[in-house]
Amino acid sequence: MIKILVSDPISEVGLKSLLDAEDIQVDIKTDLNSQELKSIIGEYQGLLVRSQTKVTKEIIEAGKHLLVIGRAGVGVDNIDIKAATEHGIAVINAPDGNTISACEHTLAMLLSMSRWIPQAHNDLTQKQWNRKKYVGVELNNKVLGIIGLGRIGLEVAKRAKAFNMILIGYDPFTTEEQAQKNGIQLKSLEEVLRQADFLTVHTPLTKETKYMIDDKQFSLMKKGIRIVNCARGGIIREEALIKALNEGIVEAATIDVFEKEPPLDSPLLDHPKVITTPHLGASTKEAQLNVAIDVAKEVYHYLAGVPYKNAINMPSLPSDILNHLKPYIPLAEKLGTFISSVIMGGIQKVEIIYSGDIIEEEIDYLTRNILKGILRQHMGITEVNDVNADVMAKRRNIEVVEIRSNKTHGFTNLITVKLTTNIEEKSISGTLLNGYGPRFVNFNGSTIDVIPEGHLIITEHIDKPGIIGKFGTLLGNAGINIGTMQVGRNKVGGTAIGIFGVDKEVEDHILDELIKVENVSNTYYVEL
Ligand SMILES: NC(=O)C1=CN([C@@H]2O[C@H](COP(=O)(O)OP(=O)(O)OC[C@H]3O[C@@H](n4cnc5c(N)ncnc54)[C@H](O)[C@@H]3O)[C@@H](O)[C@H]2O)C=CC1
Ligand SMILES: O=C(O)C(=O)COP(=O)(O)O
Repeated sequence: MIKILVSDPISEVGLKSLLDAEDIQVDIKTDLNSQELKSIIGEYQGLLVRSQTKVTKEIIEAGKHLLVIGRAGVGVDNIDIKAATEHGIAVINAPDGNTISACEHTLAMLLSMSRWIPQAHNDLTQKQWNRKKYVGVELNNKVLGIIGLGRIGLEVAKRAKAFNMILIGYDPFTTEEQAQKNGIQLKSLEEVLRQADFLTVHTPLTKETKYMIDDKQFSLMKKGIRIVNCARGGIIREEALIKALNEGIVEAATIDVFEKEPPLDSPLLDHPKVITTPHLGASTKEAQLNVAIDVAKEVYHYLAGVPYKNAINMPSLPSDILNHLKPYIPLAEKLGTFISSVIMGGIQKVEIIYSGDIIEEEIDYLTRNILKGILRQHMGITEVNDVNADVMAKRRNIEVVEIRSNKTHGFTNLITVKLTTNIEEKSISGTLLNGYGPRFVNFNGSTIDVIPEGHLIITEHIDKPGIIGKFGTLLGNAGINIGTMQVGRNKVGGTAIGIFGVDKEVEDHILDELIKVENVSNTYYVEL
């Protein structure tokens, strides 16, 4: 009997397919604290959540029998995907079912904010008839800036058009043509910030989007801008928002999502110009039914070994082919992650050369994993999975070339990924050493031998005496221990690379210090 735990409130009608399945037992326990969850999760093969349950590494490690985590909704920032992947647990979401509800909530927030409706209502409940205090503004002819033109952003655009708003947007992963088709002028982030009368954000929370609206961005905005966040807390830095409200840059803000939830000690809750809701974007009967049906179906399919489509982190191939390919999959994704982390510019072409015994395999599937690694660096993990990675690359006009070659360079199998951007071209090669796992063996023509895991600092520098020593001193002073080190060069005194495996996360300011060392041209940090 398969046991599934539902730890957040999810529509039971929507879960019917799981509840009715004879071989599945579903336990619904929606008031567990993290300790209680940790103590019982070991009994379950499946866990179904919304945004409330924090599925941390600790919970995942305690889930000794977990096979799948289902997220009845879009955002998976409450789930430690890396830990789930390491433990072979599929994370599956339901990204389509709550789009309209989140979009309508955004519109509700926009309208409430433009006319101060909650504030006026509150005054009236106190028997105060304040007609002069609450003079609003029209949406008509105002510029709406939309950051993130995905499912929700585009639905918001459609409805805002009906209010005769002028639509501008920023999304580095969409095309001008696609934006125009939806009546949106695609602009740079800075242009959107400078021109918007109203601003709404609809991106996932990723390394790139965390605090993408901070003090500097507020300083670019038109005085009197009105702001909505129904996406994720942390895209807008709350402290900076409060400051901008107090300085009069921001006239009003409506916030559904918070950096910490519940945000009971947040000053946003008491600010007279802020309207808040407790993460209600997806809280409609329709959305909850939709996401529950979708996630139940997907999780059931996953457990039954039949095809499913919304896996965030796991392959969806028949098990016999999958077993064959399994050892190559982490290598493929890591090659993609690595190369896209150490290159500058917009990606134009990905060339993948397979050689050795690997050419007999379903390389198309490995290509998708390489593309997934590349694209996830830019688009966030909810957007790209191994099922859709090639479609996403095509959509972004990235040319993908697969080559089967008989040049093995002495390895039994070898995968080389060459990435071309509008600025430069770089390559990385990796192999699977029988019994020893993946290795990176060549970077930009220099031979290396790197175990692709953990925290890696990569440097590009001139091959001169003393540079490596300076790196060591700088890292040592920052309390960062170097565990492994590889240096390579094209010729004596020529261009050289360094790959340092370090024992902890490296902050940006350390990379800034390293690049100041004489004869160093670039530094990068990758977590694999
Ligand atoms: N408040 C709530 O209850 C709900 C919140 N959400 C949240 O709304 C957000 C959007 O959801 P969807 O539209 O379904 O996702 P989506 O994946 O369809 O769209 C996200 C868009 O953001 C873009 N993007 C990624 N990085 C970016 C960057 N650095 N700058 C600008 N754009 C970037 C992507 O290209 C994509 O077009 C997610 O954070 C999701 O978790 C979703 C549903 C309900
Ligand atoms: O789907 C999402 O990303 C949401 O934010 C909805 O969250 P919820 O399921 O209402 O906790």
